[in-house]
This record gives sequence, structure tokens and C-alpha cells, in this order.
Amino acid sequence: MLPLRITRFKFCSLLARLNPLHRFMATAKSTDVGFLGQQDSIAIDQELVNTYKFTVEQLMEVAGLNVADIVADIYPKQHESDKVLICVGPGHNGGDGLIAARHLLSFGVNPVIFCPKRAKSIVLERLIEQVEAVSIPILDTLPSTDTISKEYSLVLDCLFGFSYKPPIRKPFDDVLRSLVNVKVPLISLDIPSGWDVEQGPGDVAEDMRLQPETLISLTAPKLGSKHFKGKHHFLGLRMVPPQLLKKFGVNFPLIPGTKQYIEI
Ligand SMILES: NC(=O)C1=CN([C@@H]2O[C@H](COP(=O)(O)OP(=O)(O)OC[C@H]3O[C@@H](n4cnc5c(N)ncnc54)[C@H](O)[C@@H]3O)[C@@H](O)[C@H]2O)[C@H](O)CC1
Ligand SMILES: [K+]
Repeated sequence: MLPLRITRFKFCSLLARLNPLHRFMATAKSTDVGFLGQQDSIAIDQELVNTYKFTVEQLMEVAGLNVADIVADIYPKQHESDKVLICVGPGHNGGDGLIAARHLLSFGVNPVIFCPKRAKSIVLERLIEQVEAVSIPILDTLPSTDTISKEYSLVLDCLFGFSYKPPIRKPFDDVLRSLVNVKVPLISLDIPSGWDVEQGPGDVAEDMRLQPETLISLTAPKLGSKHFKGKHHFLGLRMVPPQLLKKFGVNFPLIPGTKQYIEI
């Protein structure tokens, strides 16, 4: 008899072929996928570039597209005027957010970027120029909690990813304090910002402890995400080569069809 997990995937796969809408039902468990520590997450990223010859731009483009895809599928636009606030940080987590903004625009969504600190790398500067070129607004001050709750339908947290090391530095402490009080759904990319990548939210001051409704993990969930208690946890970036995943003990699920993400 086949192990239960394989049987489930075969069944999902068959259903997916029969009904494209079935993609929403395809799930795996985060415990089956495995969790990554901070050093291994960084090492995978480096091997993707050094050994597998991807450019950072290629990886981020796919990651950002996956994020936009998940957001548009799970939180479809309710009103023409709906806006999505995308909070971007100075690293590649922020880069994924800038790319997601561009793709969301192409899906008919109205993205607005909040970028408290501009990155100095050429790659990120180009991403900023790309969103400016298509007239996506970029704010350097966060709107008040009330304004966000009234004028935006969603907030994306792309402030920090797997390279974050506490304690938090200014001005991000105040940004987290505001985001904690926002009433619309919060979606965090890779790890809720401010959480320790491995330990999770335990040592984070309560007034800065984000509790997102949705978490989107890339490649594999990070150890800290074991503490995630929101509604949806998705896994994206299926493009990472299987040999590399195996080396780091990641058991990336077989996603039915050509969809780029799966709920875990
Ligand atoms: N293989 C993959 O899974 C890929 C993931 N991607 C995304 O890239 C991020 C990781 O990007 P990285 O640039 O390494 O780091 P961060 O975005 O986490 O941010 C680094 C940035 O933050 C500053 N910083 C660190 N600690 C603090 C602090 N305590 N206070 C203030 N600022 C801090 C630091 O100085 C840097 O400027 C990953 O999570 C994914 O989202 C890519 O898409 C490629 C493939
Ligand atoms: K994040």
C-alpha cells in the first residue's frame, strides 16, 4: 500500500486535471515539508546563485509573481477602489514585494508601496524604478492605522525575510507597532517581520508582534513559522531544483498541475 501522503497527492493530482478550480483544495502539511533554519535558508540562496547559476533577479521575479498569484486568488478584489498596501524592507524580502506589486497591478489590483528605507543595491534600485515607471505610488511615511483600516483592503508585510536578526532598528520598530493595530488582513512573506527566523515571536515585544492572517513561505517554512497561528499558510517557489532541496532535507510537495503554490 502507498504511504498516505503519496496517495493523497495522486488523488489531488487527478482531481486537478478534472477540475482546474480544485487547485484551492490541494494541500500538504508544513511538518511534511520540513523547516529551515536561518543559515540553511541563506546557504540555499547562495547555492542557487553560485552552483545552479540563477540570478537574484530571476529568483525574486518568480517569488514576487507567486506572491501576487496567491494574493489575487485568496483575496479577490471586492470593489474597484480596493487598494493593497505593500510594506517593503531594504532586502530581497522587500524586492519580492516590489515585484508582487507590479504583477498585482497587471491583475487589476491597485497596489500602493510603503518603503521606509530605500536599499542601496542596484538590483533593488531597478525594482523601485520599475514600479515608479508604471505609476505605482510609493509612500515613505506609513498612513495612520485608521487610514489603512479604512482605505486599504489588505496589507502585505515584505519588510524582512530570512536574513533578519533582532533587535529591530529604527524606523522599523514604529512601523511594526502600527501594523499590529491594523484591522484588515495582514499577509506576511517568508516570516512575519520582527519574528526571530528560528525562535518565532516569543521574544518580540507584544506591541510589535505581528500575527498575520496568512503566511507565504518560499522554498520551505522557516523554523520560526512553527508558531504561526493564522488562517492560511502557503508554500511557493517550486522552481528550486530537487537536488538542492534534498541536500537541505526539504521535501517540497508535488503541486498538482502547473500551479506555483500549495497550501500547507
Ligand atoms: N531561495 C529563496 O527562498 C529566495 C528567497 N528570496 C527572498 O529573499 C529574502 C531574504 O532576503 P535578504 O536580502 O537576504 O534579507 P531580508 O529581506 O531578510 O533583509 C535584509 C535587510 O534587513 C536589514 N536588517 C536585518 N536585521 C535588521 C534589524 N534588526 N533591524 C533593521 N534592519 C535589519 C539588513 O540590514 C538588510 O538590509 C527571503 O526571505 C525571501 O523573501 C528571494 O526572492 C530569492 C530566493
Ligand atoms: K516578512
